[in-house]
Amino acid sequence: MKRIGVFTSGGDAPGMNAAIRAVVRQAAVLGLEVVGIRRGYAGMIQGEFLPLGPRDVANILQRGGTVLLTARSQAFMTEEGRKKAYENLQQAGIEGLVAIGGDGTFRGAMRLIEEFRLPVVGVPGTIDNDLYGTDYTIGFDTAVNTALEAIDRIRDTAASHERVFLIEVMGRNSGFIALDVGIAGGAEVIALPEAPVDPRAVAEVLLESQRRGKTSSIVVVAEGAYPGGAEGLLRAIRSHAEVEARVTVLGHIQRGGSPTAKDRILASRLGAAAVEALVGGTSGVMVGEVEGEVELTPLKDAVERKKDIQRALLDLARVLSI
Ligand SMILES: Nc1ncnc2c1ncn2[C@@H]1O[C@H](COP(=O)(O)OP(=O)(O)O)[C@@H](O)[C@H]1O
Ligand SMILES: O=P(O)(O)OC[C@H]1O[C@](O)(COP(=O)(O)O)[C@@H](O)[C@@H]1O
Ligand SMILES: [Mg+2]
Repeated sequence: MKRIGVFTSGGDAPGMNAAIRAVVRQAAVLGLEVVGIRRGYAGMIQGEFLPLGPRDVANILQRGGTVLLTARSQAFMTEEGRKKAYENLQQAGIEGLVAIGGDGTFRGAMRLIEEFRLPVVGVPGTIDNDLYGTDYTIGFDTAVNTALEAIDRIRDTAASHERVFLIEVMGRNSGFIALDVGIAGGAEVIALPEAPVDPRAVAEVLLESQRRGKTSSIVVVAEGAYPGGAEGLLRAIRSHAEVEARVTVLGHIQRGGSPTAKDRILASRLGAAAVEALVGGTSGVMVGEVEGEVELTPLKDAVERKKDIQRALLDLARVLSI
């Protein structure tokens, strides 16, 4: 293998740049050329390629977002789109790919492998942490810390006004962010897609907390935990009890910002490991970190197998919010 491509795709995540840098520099050490593909699969179809050498990835380690840009591509979902993408890759002499993204990105990668026998190795880049085969995905730690900082600020005003706040964090299908910020932020209630709450029970918890002398409460809601998110949940709670409450949707601030040390280290390690795997003749796997060690997991398992949340943490949150 002489030349490989690297791209980022799906939702951006802090640490993606650190992964790109690691791919480019590890490849250079191994004597490989790297081509950066802009805008994920969309750019693959459009032929948006640029050569990347070690100096081209200077000063990006600490930056959020992705310098290669990212996209969601409908065209790549079609056979015709993927054929065009493959032809462009062939023309550019790209013999293997490092795909940095989430479950959707890996489903696309599996298609390239099946349909064109093109080697691809995946790097888990998503704030959602919803991939099997790695304890953490790149971007998760930063997103959790960003959300936590916001929750601490909200706690100040909630306590001063003796109010309930429902805070919506990202995660349409996944509650990892909500669970971690809920524990670290001392939430009274945590609502996850994996463990939906009953609005009547939440109303009861809030009233009971008041009876025990609490003047403010925080309810952390993953966006996919209840129809209509935190707003929807508050409406439902209000049909059972009168509560003085406000809603804050943290939204895309959780996806931006400079990656934490943890995310930079994870991204650096996994970016380099992906190149080593690809050069070693491995394809169709995701590189992940499990209990401190780099592990390879088939892409199929990474997207299809479910990494469950630690349910014991939900019980802990209940105990500690007494
Ligand atoms: N089943 C699939 N077949 C082909 N391409 C796919 C498939 N699923 C997703 N993709 C491609 O991957 C892109 C990124 O997926 P998406 O789910 O948006 O983000 P993420 O990778 O962060 O989960 C999609 O826009 C699409 O182009
Ligand atoms: O930016 P968009 O298109 O509104 O998507 C929001 C979704 O993207 C995420 O931030 C990240 O998800 P992916 O990494 O799978 O793309 C989710 O938490 C959120 O539900
Ligand atoms: Mg996804």
